[in-house]
Amino acid sequence: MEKLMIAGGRPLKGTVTISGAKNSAVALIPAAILAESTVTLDNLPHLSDVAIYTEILSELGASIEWNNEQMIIDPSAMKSKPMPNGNVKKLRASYYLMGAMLGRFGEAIIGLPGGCNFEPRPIDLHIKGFEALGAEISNENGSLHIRAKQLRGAKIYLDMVSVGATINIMLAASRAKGFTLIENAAKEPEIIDVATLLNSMGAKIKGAGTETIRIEGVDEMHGCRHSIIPDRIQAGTYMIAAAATRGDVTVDNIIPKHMEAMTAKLQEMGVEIHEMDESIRVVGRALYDSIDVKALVYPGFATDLQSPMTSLLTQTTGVSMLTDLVYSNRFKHVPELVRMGAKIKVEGRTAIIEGGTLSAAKVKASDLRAGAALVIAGLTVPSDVTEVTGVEYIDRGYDNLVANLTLLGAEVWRENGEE
Ligand SMILES: CC(=O)N[C@H]1[C@@H](OP(=O)(O)OP(=O)(O)OC[C@H]2O[C@@H](n3ccc(=O)[nH]c3=O)[C@H](O)[C@@H]2O)O[C@H](CO)[C@@H](O)[C@@H]1O
Ligand SMILES: C=C(OP(=O)(O)O)C(=O)O
Repeated sequence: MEKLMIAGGRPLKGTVTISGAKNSAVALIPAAILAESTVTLDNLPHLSDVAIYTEILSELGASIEWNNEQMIIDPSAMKSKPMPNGNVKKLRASYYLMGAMLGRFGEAIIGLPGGCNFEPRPIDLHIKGFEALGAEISNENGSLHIRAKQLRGAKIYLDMVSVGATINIMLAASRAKGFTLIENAAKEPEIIDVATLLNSMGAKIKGAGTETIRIEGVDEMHGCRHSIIPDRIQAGTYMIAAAATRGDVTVDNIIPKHMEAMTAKLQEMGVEIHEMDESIRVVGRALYDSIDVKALVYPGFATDLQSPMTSLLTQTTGVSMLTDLVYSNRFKHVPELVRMGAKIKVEGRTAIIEGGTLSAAKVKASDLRAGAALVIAGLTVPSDVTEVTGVEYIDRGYDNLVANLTLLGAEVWRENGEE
């Protein structure tokens, strides 16, 4: 069982370069299934989710070359094959196989997705979307059988704003006959990234990034080359870590516009922010004001940064309220932070966080962003070592975390511990 060891108390200083976005990569890789020829993805992050997706596509017959930040996917020899278990259960975003396989082969037989299950995460909106496009769906022995002789464009209103459902419907509808309208679509930058790739592959998608997306189905899609957008969640995590350690960090290779909700909240606390074209410099200070934060769909404050933000809010001089309006119970990091001395109560969807100091402890990451929160908490604790287990979750979403933090002056290392 691997552990992350953190001897904190050092202000982070220097520049960190952000990799491509996980939540784009895990949609762009399966999107390549829809092409008849080679898709090249640049700026690909090195993450376990990406490695697992690569294995899944290989199992389905794709040929894949992955060198550094570039992946070349040749999907031409792919075949439809049932995927009830195995790798599809290891990541949440395996649900994108449904839309992509349905679009290319008219069927997908696939187990329900795995990944970070901090609370029940239904996929009913994905299913409703496929049904609206004419698919027939049954659940047989825990696998979804999704089939359509001919997908047909449809008008689809999403009852909730869902990133996954929006992308999954875009994937399938790109190859449907006729016109699809998605209303109440998610507006996250990753949606635009996927639409950009699909359009380069020959799809006809308009309106991605707004709440109304229009898709004219096409009969054929082809290969292309595409560069993945920067990971705004990794970027936000380093911004928070810089502030929490009272450091001075330039977060580079990002799109500052994607970080607006984050920068606004940091400024409200008293963190100094300097925005450049492709980077943001974060300068911490000794005392921070308490603030209230609501995690919302984009362009609101990202729920994926809610857990890391909880750790920063333990560093203020007052009481902060952090409410998650996307997930009702994404607070598995809280008992672990309490173990480190944090004064946090959860009431409904809100964590009430009283500022104070933290102390080192042995803590467990139970999901990806809970892990990031615990690492940040550990970085604030001087003169003792915090041990974080559950490293496999952190590896889902942070490219080169130990190397990056070390470069910024942190004392962080991996250790193999007892089971
Ligand atoms: C791979 C990926 O991109 N993951 C991101 C994606 O997850 P994911 O796409 O799974 O999240 P959604 O945007 O779909 O979820 C938003 C909310 O809608 C609910 N819901 C969603 C679908 C559905 O069919 N039924 C339903 O009730 C969810 O339980 C949640 O409360 O967006 C989330 C919200 O920004 C992020 O936390 C995840 O990092
Ligand atoms: C919840 C997350 O990812 P996923 O949807 O892939 O589990 C995340 O990135 O914080």
